[in-house]
Amino acid sequence: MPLINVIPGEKIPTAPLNTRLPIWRIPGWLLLFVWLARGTARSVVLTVRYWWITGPAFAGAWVSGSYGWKVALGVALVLIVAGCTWWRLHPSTWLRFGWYPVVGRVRRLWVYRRGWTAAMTACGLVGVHGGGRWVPRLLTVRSNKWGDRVTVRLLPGQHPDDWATAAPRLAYTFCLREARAFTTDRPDRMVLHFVRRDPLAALVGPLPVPEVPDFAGLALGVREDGDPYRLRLTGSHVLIAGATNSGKGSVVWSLLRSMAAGIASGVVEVWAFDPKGGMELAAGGPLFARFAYDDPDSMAGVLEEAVKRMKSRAARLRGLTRQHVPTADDPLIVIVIDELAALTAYLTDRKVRDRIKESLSLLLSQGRAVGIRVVAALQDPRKDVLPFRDLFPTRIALRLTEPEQCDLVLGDGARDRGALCDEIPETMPGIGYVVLDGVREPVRVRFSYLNDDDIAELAVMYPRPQIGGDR
Ligand SMILES: Nc1ncnc2c1ncn2[C@@H]1O[C@H](COP(=O)(O)OP(=O)(O)OP(=O)(O)O)[C@@H](O)[C@H]1O
Repeated sequence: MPLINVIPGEKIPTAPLNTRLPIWRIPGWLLLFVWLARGTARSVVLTVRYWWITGPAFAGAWVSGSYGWKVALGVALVLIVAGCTWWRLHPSTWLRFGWYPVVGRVRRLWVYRRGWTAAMTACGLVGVHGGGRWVPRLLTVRSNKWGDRVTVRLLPGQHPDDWATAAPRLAYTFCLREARAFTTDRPDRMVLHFVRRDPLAALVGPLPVPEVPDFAGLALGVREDGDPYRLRLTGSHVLIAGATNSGKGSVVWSLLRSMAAGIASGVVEVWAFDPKGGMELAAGGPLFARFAYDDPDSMAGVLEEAVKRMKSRAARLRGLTRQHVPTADDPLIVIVIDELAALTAYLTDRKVRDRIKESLSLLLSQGRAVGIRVVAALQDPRKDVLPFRDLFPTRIALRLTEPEQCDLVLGDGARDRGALCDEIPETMPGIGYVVLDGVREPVRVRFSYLNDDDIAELAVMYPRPQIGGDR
């Protein structure tokens, strides 16, 4: 094993048989000995590496040899019946600890390991060093209902972007339609998510309403790996960008639903602005402490009221705490704006527009510490439409019309890292990309969908408390 110039990969043999003439004459018995030693070592390595095949095979052979084939068959049947019972009684643990580990191992061997060198070569992920060619090492394959997570070790000189670019081609190489590359907490490893079945293909219905909303993780939908998507509202404003009919409404309603118990208990106060005449949000009227939808002048007035409240709260909390904690007496104020550009860009009355812009800038820049959050939806994310886009720490990009808009919403390079918002089909509303804390690559998400009946039910079951007034 070399101690210098170590390449953490597998060397591709130059030829299956070495046909060069040897410089020294090697006696036949020595050659035979070397081949035998190599063969034995390789067999031991393979036996240990594929213990999940060799173990049961040896055990079966031993039982059959010692007690006869009928006993071996009986033991196999008992094991099968035990597996089926486990599956029937507790399917989730059976799938997690019994079935998917086997699927992962079989797919590692049969799908990925078999075609690995060819796939790496064809997709340009092979490294060259000292006249030899090296392929990245395939470490583990973990499978679940939706796909495979393949962990690989990077070769020297490789960058995560190389894998992000190659991922779509790798997917087709392994006979799948979609793959995305994600960095891990170790800089020398990447995880490739190969999608076998899209968990986002089916509509996600309304999610359960938590009794106490967890502002650090409000469940709004499902992620591409099948886990729930949780939005962190603590200390963050949220921007939702998407073309018309992309499902911006479903993000807003999913968020309202996840906070509904807080609205009913008075811990959350929602101020809703619907500049499109109240069409989108009117059904949730009983949930809102303020609902402005008619003329821009009154909306500017309500925003100024929010600024006043923010300033008085800041004066009250100054020196006492650095972060507001919502209570029924001092609630979290969530300002929901459907179509932000209607307030900031498309308004013809310049005076009102300037008042609105000023209030919004103040709320966005100073509201987070004192428990005021802005959640705004936007159709056109171009720079001139939204001057204060950078004041929204959390951004959600649904279907967008142009590739450049993905970077405008999620940040530079987001599209190269996999946020293909412009490729989301129109037939899949409610799907978008988000950037999760500590994850470099944007993650695909489908938000839950509330139909008109669900919204009406929500408004009836979780109305805001009737006591109140400015606090
Ligand atoms: N999460 C979702 N899952 C499935 N279907 C959805 C989802 N969200 C929205 N839809 C469908 O897409 C349609 C448009 O959704 P929505 O009104 O929320 O889009 P929008 O982006 O707010 O549009 P606009 O900008 O015109 O207001 C809805 O009528 C609904 O049929």
